Amino acid sequence: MSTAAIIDGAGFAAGLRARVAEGVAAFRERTGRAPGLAVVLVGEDPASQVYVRNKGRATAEAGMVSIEHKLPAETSQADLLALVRELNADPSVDGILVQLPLPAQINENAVIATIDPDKDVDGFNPVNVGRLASGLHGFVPCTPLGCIMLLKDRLGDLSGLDAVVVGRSNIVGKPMAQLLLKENCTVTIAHSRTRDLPAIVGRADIVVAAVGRPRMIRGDWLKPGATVIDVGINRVPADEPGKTRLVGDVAFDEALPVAAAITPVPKGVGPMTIAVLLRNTLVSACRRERVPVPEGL
Ligand SMILES: Nc1nc2c(c(=O)[nH]1)N[C@@H](CN(C=O)c1ccc(C(=O)N[C@@H](CCC(=O)O)C(=O)O)cc1)CN2
Ligand SMILES: [Mg+2]
Repeated sequence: MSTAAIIDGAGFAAGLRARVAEGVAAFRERTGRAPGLAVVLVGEDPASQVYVRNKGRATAEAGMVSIEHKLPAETSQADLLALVRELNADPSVDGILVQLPLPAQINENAVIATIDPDKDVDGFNPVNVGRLASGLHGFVPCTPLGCIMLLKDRLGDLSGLDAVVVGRSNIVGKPMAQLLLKENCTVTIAHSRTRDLPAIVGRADIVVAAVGRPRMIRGDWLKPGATVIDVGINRVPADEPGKTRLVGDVAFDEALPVAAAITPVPKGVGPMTIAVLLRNTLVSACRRERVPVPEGL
């Protein structure tokens, strides 16, 4: 029985981070300054605290300036919008990221819409959403862009392949579908109301799972030889009492004998998110200073 190749997202991300660091060194040489990334965290969500810490560390390791703003959970929307406007106006800031989710009193859409589209390294601002849909230059959300990089590295040309994206979030599902379309895939977006999901998934050469439900996509749904990108990060009880472990949206063990290749969870798609964030920040700095974006990013 054949077994799927494991797509090494962590390894690919490390390579991308090294290329970004080289690009940053060249940028500093040319402009006399380092690219700056401002990260805003509101509240004390433990997972968000870890992600923000990791982003700050990775930014500094790439030779860029990390500017962290940590605001209390009860911060008002007006105060957060005022900070975003300050960062928009600050010439040393090339990228702005507001960590999601935000506390309930803050309207996420209002915050995202206030970020200068040309500093929106998350690619969530509606201007960048429109640019992606129209095939214009802009910023593309980090997780789906990371998925496309892994797919192209694995499969080369994606033209004509059947791709199914399970999940329709603004952060992953919708931009993922746009990116696959740009690569000339035939794209289906499936979601919680989709009828006969196993049959839809079963015709896909590429399956991107981004539903946030542990092991929802079963091995026997997959077309033999499919390439599976698992974006899910679900914490579930481990065998050992009191312990937890991470699983994806795909039943990994069941997929192994069917798929040609699959991303693991952890160390698959996850590490790509931060690597692409660094890449987008360097791209932003280059565009703002009107210097060429390094090749191979
Ligand atoms: N403003 C944003 N908010 C959020 C984003 C985002 O891209 N922009 N994405 C997620 C969280 N996220 C980064 O912010 C993120 C999630 C997961 C990982 C990652 O490396 N995961 C590891 C496992 C981590 C663990 O042990 O828990 C993996 O999959 O290997 C990085 C970044 C929501 N918010
Ligand atoms: Mg909210």
